[in-house]
Parts: sequence; structure tokens; C-alpha cells
Amino acid sequence: MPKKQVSSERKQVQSHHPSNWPSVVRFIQSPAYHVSVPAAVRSHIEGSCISLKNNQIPISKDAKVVIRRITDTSHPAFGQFGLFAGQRIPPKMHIIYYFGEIHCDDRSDSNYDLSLCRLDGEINVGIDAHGMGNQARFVNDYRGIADKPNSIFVDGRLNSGALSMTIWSGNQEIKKGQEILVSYGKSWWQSRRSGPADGES
Ligand SMILES: C[S@@+](CC[C@H](N)C(=O)[O-])C[C@H]1O[C@@H](n2cnc3c(N)ncnc32)[C@H](O)[C@@H]1O
Repeated sequence: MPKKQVSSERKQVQSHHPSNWPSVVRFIQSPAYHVSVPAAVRSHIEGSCISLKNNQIPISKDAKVVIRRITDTSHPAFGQFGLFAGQRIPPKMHIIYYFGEIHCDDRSDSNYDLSLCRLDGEINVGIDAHGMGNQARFVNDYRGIADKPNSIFVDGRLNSGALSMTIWSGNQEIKKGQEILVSYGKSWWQSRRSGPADGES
């Protein structure tokens, strides 16, 4: 391939990365599947054999969000990154999908792993954004930062039928520049020895 073409393709790939994206993490804009996901589970997640009447998520375009390094020394995630509103986000609005690697193996070491569903009472399906994901992987938990979360994780099926995890604003608007904060849940923190264990849910 001619040199010029290679460099312009590289430029194109890099320009898709949001600003502050870590070079060691793959930026993805749709879910990826790990080999541990059996074909039947994948087809369940993709929605090919499911009635779509219940639990559908009405999705609009992603809100504008920015990844920012936390420079406030009193912030419990000081030195790390967080997810911030790049524009005013109205109440109860879809903010962003949580993309990552969909897997059925154990990822207890990952701090970016969310539970997507549990099938037949024994197969745990997770979304792990440790090695690959989108901006949503930078959302921090509200504990030690605010009195309560201003956003929530919502799981359900999209119009396409796919089972997905998304982040939505809560009952109040999020102002431009405010940090987007969710609750990871008490059990998330309890399963990790360090970190805040208080808070309601
Ligand atoms: C999903 S990541 C969030 C993004 C992370 N701050 C980063 O820069 O990659 C989860 C990790 O963020 C940090 N974190 C998130 N919320 C926190 C909080 N309220 N207090 C302390 N650490 C927090 C913890 O290190 C946790 O393991």
C-alpha cells in the first residue's frame, strides 16, 4: 500500500478516538463478543429469538460527553479520569451506551465489568470495558463526590432487539461541565476491599 494512503488511514482511525482516550484501551462503538459467549447466548443477547414487547429502551442519539482527568485533590478518584457533560443534558435522557466486551467468563479482577444478565440461573453475562470500550467506561460512582448519583445504568432491549446497557440522566438536568455520576451499587464496592462502602444503593 502506498505510504500516503497508510498514513491517512491511521489518521482517520486515531481521529475517531475521543480526546484523553488511553492508548492501551481499544475504542469500540458497538459491542464485542468474547469467545466464552456460546452461540445461543449471543443470539439471545442480539435479540434474534426474543419478543420485543417488554423492556424496550427508546434510544436517541448519544449526548455529548467528555473524558477529563480529575485534578481536584479532594476527589476520591484524583489522578484518574471521569466522564463529564459536554452540553446540558435534560432529565431522563439517554446519555450513552456502555460498550465493552460481552463475556461469560470470570472477570472479578476488572473494575470495568458490569452484569448484563443471568441466563437459566447459571450463565452470567457481563460487559467488561477494561481492555475495550467507549467513553462510558469512565463514569465514576457518586460516593465521596456528590450526595447522590445524577445518572443511572439502564439495561434492556433496543429497538433492534439487542440487549444493552445504557446510561441515562436522573430526574434533574445535568449542567454542561458537571461530572456524570452513577451508583455502581453497594455490592460492587463490597466485593472490593478498598474504596467507599457507604451510600444507599
Ligand atoms: C469504571 S472505572 C471509572 C473510571 C476510572 N476513574 C478511570 O479513570 O478509568 C472504576 C474505577 O474508578 C474509580 N472510582 C470510581 N468512582 C469512585 C469513587 N466514588 N471513589 C473512589 N474511586 C472511584 C475506582 O478506582 C474504580 O475502580
